[in-house]
Amino acid sequence: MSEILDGKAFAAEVRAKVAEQVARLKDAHGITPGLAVVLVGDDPASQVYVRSKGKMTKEVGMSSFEHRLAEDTSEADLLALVGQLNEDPEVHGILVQLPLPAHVDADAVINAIAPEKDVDGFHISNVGLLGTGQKAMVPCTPLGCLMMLRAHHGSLSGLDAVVIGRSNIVGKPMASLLLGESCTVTIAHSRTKDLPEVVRRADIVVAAVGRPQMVPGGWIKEGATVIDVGINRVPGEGDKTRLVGDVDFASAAERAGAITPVPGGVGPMTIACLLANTLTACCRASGLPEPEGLTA
Ligand SMILES: Nc1nc(=O)c2c([nH]1)NC[C@@H]1CN(c3ccc(C(=O)N[C@@H](CCC(=O)O)C(=O)O)cc3)C=[N+]21
Repeated sequence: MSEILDGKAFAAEVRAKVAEQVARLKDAHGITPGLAVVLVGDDPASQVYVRSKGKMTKEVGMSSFEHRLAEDTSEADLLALVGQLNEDPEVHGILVQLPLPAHVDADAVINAIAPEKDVDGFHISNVGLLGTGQKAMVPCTPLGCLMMLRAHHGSLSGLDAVVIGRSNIVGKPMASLLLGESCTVTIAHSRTKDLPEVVRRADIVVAAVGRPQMVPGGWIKEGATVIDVGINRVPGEGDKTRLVGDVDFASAAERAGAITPVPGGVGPMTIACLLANTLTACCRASGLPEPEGLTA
């Protein structure tokens, strides 16, 4: 049986570290880090999620600014709001909740965010900085995965890592980070030939495709570390639903050396890293040293 990598507990530790440094910033410099979250439309899942981000932001002692806009908000109005947040000295981090409605060009909105306030790490400048190994804002989900991998392995140097999924939000930045740790990195996707064989070689498997339980335990090398990024809602008992990952947890846990559960794995780490990035952005904006252990 494998070790369960408890993302919920790990995320609580990260948030405690963030809270400690936020308190120190206030005491020593009179600075309060601030995070602005922009939500367009009234998708119930996004509402719940944005509310929980706001709650955790306040819990670590940061200022939380929420902007809820109507579904039919124009791209021009959204760009104007982003421009205003870019100029606001109390706002150190800006997150525009994705997906945006179809009539808005999401890339245009994201690239309008000041790169140093882009706590999602989605701006092309941050993508370029990460890709070239320079100091960037690193996307929250891959950063959370990296923190768990480092905590479990220490050095990742020379390990074979397979990232399943090539999204800009998880797969590609995850691959950049693993390469930065000197892993041998393979990015697999829907057109990959013989995915089971590719996964069987891996010391580290990061599954980020959004297909419920698509990775069976039989593909996992004995002792490998499995990071499951998928959060898929599927029918459960009766008329209930339940959350499952991209990995079949029960069978994978029999072979893996360590594995993240869903829920309670990568998800909570994503939010903790959003707070860590906001703290980092605030320190950089204020010319103060970066928080230790909370960046890539
Ligand atoms: N600009 C932007 N940045 C994001 O980071 C972003 C986004 N847009 N849009 C939506 C997705 C989704 N996302 C999640 C983060 C944590 C959990 C999480 O904590 N999940 C819990 C379970 C929550 C539940 O019970 O439903 C867990 O895995 O344990 C889920 C989903 C961030 N997103």
